[in-house]
Amino acid sequence: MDLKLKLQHYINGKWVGADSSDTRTIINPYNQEVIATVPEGNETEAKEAIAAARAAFDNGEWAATPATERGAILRTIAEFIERDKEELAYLESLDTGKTVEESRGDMEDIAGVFRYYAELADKDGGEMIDSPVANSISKVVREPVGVCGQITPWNYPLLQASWKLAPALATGNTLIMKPSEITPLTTVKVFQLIEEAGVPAGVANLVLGAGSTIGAELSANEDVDLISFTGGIVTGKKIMQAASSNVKKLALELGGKNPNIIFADADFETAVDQALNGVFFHAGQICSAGTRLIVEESIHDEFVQALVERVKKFKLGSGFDEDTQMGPLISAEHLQKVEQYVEAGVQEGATLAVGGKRPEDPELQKGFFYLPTIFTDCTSDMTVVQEEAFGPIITVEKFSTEEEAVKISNDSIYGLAGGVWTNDTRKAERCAAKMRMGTVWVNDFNLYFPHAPWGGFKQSGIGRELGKLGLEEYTETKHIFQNLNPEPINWF
Ligand SMILES: NC(=O)c1ccc[n+]([C@@H]2O[C@H](COP(=O)([O-])OP(=O)(O)OC[C@H]3O[C@@H](n4cnc5c(N)ncnc54)[C@H](O)[C@@H]3O)[C@@H](O)[C@H]2O)c1
Ligand SMILES: C[N+](C)(C)CC=O
Repeated sequence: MDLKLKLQHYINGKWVGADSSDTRTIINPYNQEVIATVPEGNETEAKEAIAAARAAFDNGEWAATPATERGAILRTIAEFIERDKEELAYLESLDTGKTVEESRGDMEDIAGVFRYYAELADKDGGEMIDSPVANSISKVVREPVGVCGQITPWNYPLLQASWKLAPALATGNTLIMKPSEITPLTTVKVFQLIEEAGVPAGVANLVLGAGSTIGAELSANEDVDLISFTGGIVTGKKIMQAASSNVKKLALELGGKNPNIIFADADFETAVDQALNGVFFHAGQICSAGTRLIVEESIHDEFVQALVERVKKFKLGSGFDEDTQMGPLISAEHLQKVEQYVEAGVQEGATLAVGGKRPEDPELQKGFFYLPTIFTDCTSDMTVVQEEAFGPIITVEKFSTEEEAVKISNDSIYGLAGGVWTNDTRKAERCAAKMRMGTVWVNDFNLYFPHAPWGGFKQSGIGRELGKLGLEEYTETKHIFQNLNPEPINWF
C-alpha cells in the first residue's frame, strides 16, 4: 500500500531511518492487513532527538521568535491540515478502525486546536504587580519550559498529539513527540506539515517506537524539562516515577470510568440516544466514555429496554462503509482484555442484557470486533464497574435519591468526566457541584472543544490540556522585580 508518507523519524529537521534494522508492521484492525512498515527506534534515536531539541531550545531562537510569527506558523499548520483533511482522515481510520466520518470530525477539531493556540500565542503580555516597594517595577512574565517530551495513545492519535504540539510550539518550547507505536501514521503526516510550515530544525522532533524504550528514555532523561503524557494509569505511574530524575514538570491525562446519571425527569429519548453515543462511539475506546450508567429506579427497566432494542440494530463493519456505526477494537490483545472484563462481570453477578461476545457475521471475522454489551444489576464493587475496560461495555446501576446517584458517581479512583440528565436546572447544578470530575456535562455527553480545559480529578491525571490552562502548562512563571532607586541596607 503506497501511503505517500515519509515513514521515518524526524530529528533535527531531517527524516531518518532507524539506527538498527528493526521495523514494526502497522496493522489494519478491520482485517489485520499490513498497512505500513515503520522503523522501530529505541533509546539511541530518543537521545538524538533529545539532543536536537535541547540544542534548539538552548540557542534561544525559537523562544525569541516573535509570538505573532509562531502564531502564524500554527495557523499555516491548521490550513495544511484542512487542505489534507481527507488524506489524514483516511490514514486515521486505516490505523484505528474508527469510521472515516468520525476521523473527518477529528481533523476539523485538530485544525481548530492549532488555530486556537495560534490566536493565543501573542496574547500574553505578562502582568504588572502593584509592588509594595516604592520606586520599583514588579512584573510577572511567562517563559517556555524548555524541552518537552510528548507521549500519545492509539485511540485518538492525532487529536491527542495536537493538544500537545500546538500549545508547546505556541509558547516557544522545543519538543520530542512519541506517538503510540500502534497508530503512528497521522502523526508522521503532521510532522511533514510542520516541516512544510517552516518550523525550524530541531524544534519539533518525532521518534517512532515502543514506550518501554523511547517513552521511558523521554521520561527519565535529564535534558527533558517537561513530560506530557496521555495514556493508561499504569504507564502514567511509571512515567511519574521516571520523571522524578530531574523533577520534570509533569502533565498526565489518564483513564476514566465515567458516570452518566439519568434522572426520571430527563428527556427520555435524548438521554437514551446520548447514553448509547457516550459509550459506543469508537467502540467504547474513549477515555471519557460514559460506561457507568446510573439510572433512576422509576425509569430503569424502560430505559434499559430502550437501550437494548437500539443496540441490537447497531451496524458493525469497516470504518470506510457509509452505514457502519461501530468499528473494531484496536488489537487482538485489547479484544482479549475486553472479553476478560465481560467474563468478570458475569462471574461477579451482573446480568448480561445484550452482547457479551464476538459477532458471528462472517464478514467481521478477520477484524477485532466485539458486540456492544450491556450489563444490568451492577453494583459499584464489581470489577467491570470499577476498572477501565476501554471497550463497548455499559454497566447499569440503579438509584432512588439524588444523594445516592452522586455518591455512586463518585465511587471510583478516576475523576475524568461525567454526565447528568435532568430537566431540573437546580438539581443539575447541585449534582455538578458535587461530582468529583474534571468535566461535568449537563444534558450532553463527550463534548470537548479547544476553549475549555480538559483533564482529570483523582487518578485521572495531573494538569489540564486545552483552553488557557493547556497553554500555561507549557510555561514557567517568572517574577521580575526591579528597584528603580537602589540604596544600601546598612545591616552588616
Ligand atoms: N485523559 C485523556 O484525555 C485520555 C485521552 C485518550 C486516552 N486516554 C487513556 O489512554 C489509555 C489508552 O491508551 P494506550 O493503551 O495507548 O495507553 P498506554 O499507556 O498503553 O500507552 C500510551 C503511550 O505510552 C507509551 N508507553 C508505554 N509504556 C511506557 C513507558 N514505560 N514509559 C513511557 N511511555 C510508555 C506507549 O508507547 C504509548 O505511546 C486509556 O487508559 C485511556 O483512558 C486518556
Ligand atoms: C479526550 N478525548 C475525549 C478526545 C479522547 C479520549 O479518549
